[in-house]
Amino acid sequence: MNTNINTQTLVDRLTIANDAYRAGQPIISDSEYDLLSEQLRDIDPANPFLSSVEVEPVFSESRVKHSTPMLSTQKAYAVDDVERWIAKSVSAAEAAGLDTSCLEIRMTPKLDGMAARLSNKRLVSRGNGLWGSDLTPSVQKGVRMLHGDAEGEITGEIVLTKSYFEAHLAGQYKHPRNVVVGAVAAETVEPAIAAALKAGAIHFRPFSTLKSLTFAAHGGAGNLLSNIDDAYAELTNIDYPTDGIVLEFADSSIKDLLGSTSHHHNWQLAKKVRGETALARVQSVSWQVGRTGKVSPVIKIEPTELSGAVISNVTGHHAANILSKGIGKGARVEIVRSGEVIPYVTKVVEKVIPDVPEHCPCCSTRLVWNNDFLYCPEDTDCSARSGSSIKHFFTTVEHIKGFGSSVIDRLVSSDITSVSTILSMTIADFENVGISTGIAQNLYTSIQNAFQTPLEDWRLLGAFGIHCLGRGTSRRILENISLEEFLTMTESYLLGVEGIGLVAASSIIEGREKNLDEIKAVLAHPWCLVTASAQDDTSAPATRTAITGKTIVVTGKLSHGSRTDIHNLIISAGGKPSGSLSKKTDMLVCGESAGSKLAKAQFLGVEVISEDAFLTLVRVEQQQVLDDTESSLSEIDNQDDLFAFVM
Ligand SMILES: NC(=O)c1ccc[n+]([C@@H]2O[C@H](COP(=O)([O-])OP(=O)(O)OC[C@H]3O[C@@H](n4cnc5c(N)ncnc54)[C@H](O)[C@@H]3O)[C@@H](O)[C@H]2O)c1
Ligand SMILES: [Zn+2]
Repeated sequence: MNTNINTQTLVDRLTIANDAYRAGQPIISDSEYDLLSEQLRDIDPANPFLSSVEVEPVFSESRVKHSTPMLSTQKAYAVDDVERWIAKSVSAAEAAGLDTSCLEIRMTPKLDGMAARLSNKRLVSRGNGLWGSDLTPSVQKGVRMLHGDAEGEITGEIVLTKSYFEAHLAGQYKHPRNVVVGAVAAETVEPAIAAALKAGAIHFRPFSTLKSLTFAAHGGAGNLLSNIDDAYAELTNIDYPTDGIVLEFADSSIKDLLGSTSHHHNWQLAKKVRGETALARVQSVSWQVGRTGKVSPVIKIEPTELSGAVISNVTGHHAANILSKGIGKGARVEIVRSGEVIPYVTKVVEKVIPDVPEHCPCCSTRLVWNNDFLYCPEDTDCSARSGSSIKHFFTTVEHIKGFGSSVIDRLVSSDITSVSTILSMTIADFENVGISTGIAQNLYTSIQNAFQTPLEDWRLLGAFGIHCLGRGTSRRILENISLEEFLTMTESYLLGVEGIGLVAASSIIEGREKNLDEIKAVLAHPWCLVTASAQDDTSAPATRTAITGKTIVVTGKLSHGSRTDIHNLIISAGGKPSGSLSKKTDMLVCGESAGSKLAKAQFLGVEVISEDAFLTLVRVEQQQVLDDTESSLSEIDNQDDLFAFVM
């Protein structure tokens, strides 16, 4: 396992490279970028960087919230992987009782430009998936809109034609995508790009208008798979740059069933072309235990150069793959890398008798099989499993620093295996497990500071590592219910949440029940939580109120709602809730029996206001806002909740 520092360095490099790429000025090649993401996936597969859409820069001051998230795609390079995706989806459909006999998969070319959506006559970039930049001015600049008479919301790609690029711009720009970014993002468009716009060579091309091929998914899937290379060649033979083809289930009931993650739709898959291959000798196969107990193989090969990078680790996918392909020390394998997948084995040239562990490499418990995977069983105290889930928690919550692999190993080896216990530890407790005083102090301070810092409730929920409950899904679930309600919510509520199908719903309920005591124990800590919907509002165009930009602390027993409610209200009205009182605090809101904070605020000269007076202040402000401009209503999402609470 690499250290936390390496993980952070990788995330930093990826972030910088992604920002440059999305701004149309890549500083490294796609293959170098993909290698960095492979490395990150290898050492920290649960890293939040990998679980959400890569963020685009803000291209305009006007930001627009997407009605449904704009996501990336999951990728497959090998036909085997496409086959597995189809088989898995079809069997999920069968298990849910859907008629799978006529399921169809539609394939379209995967355009390599900039994703955008036409919504309410505004052209909007993908942005961070939830919010995008308003690109409508680029239509006036000359982007040709190819949506015809289509109405409603239309998703597509802004692309430059290959023929124009090759004839006029190839000497000046490395990729047509960089021209597209230059066309929509810059206020002053460079002359060569202005000429491309004038020539009508930059298009907004809806995906629904692309050439497509449809194949049966069930039974006839063999037909699809054996024709996929021809389909690929046919679909990508168009006058736009492409980087693959997109396969998706056509039927809406299977789409609903399969749902989405915060990164991609499970019913959609991008098939990309394979990169360069090389032969390598296997040095060993090592086994890593993940937070669900899954024991996964990593194939160590002799360092081998491939597409300009030196590769020494290759994914082994799962234990069944190692067994069926005969991979082990001394085997000779062909590896491939391309796009953003971890290098993997395409074929085994010289097989050996593989050696798959019978016992957990960490806790020595006898492993169990579940389909193709080996697991360390759930009822054991496996430190690798606990360590991985603790790490996932702190990586997801983000603002508690210091919990890298060495600290976590130390805690787990001292039998401290739950996050709720760690959150309660004192400096002495940390020292007692052999952590040095300086680090112990930092860990303790970081936890206490975190309790004073606003934290989105969906981030906290996503941190528990429940299967199918990442940050994106948590956010959607908590848009309409509170974290407390999550604890008792039913499967039928989940089925009404966008992107959650039957499989995810039952997995989330199962995960919640298994972890209920731990979830309650973590929630019992004094977090400064804000809700999903209030968080959205902070990104909305700000309307100034008396508390805009002010740091506000709330103390005492509240009579008009919970602490989270009032934090949300502060955020909705443009303020910043905080748990700690200092000279920098602008206002202290006091409920009943306010104690030491009230005295301290008076000492520091911080403005003190009662809960009732504060609610009146915000209500008057909000009413003025309404009187001033009716349109602001539609921009502040959460008005109904806001007024329900205030009045
Ligand atoms: N060189 C660098 O520094 C750098 C930095 C960041 C990313 N990248 C590259 O970008 C990749 C990730 O980008 P991404 O998140 O946009 O993922 P992606 O390349 O998988 O593209 C997903 C997008 O494809 C679009 N799309 C195109 N044609 C489509 C069709 N026919 N149907 C449906 N959707 C279609 C969708 O809008 C979706 O948002 C990386 O793997 C890497 O290769 C490179
Ligand atoms: Zn174990």
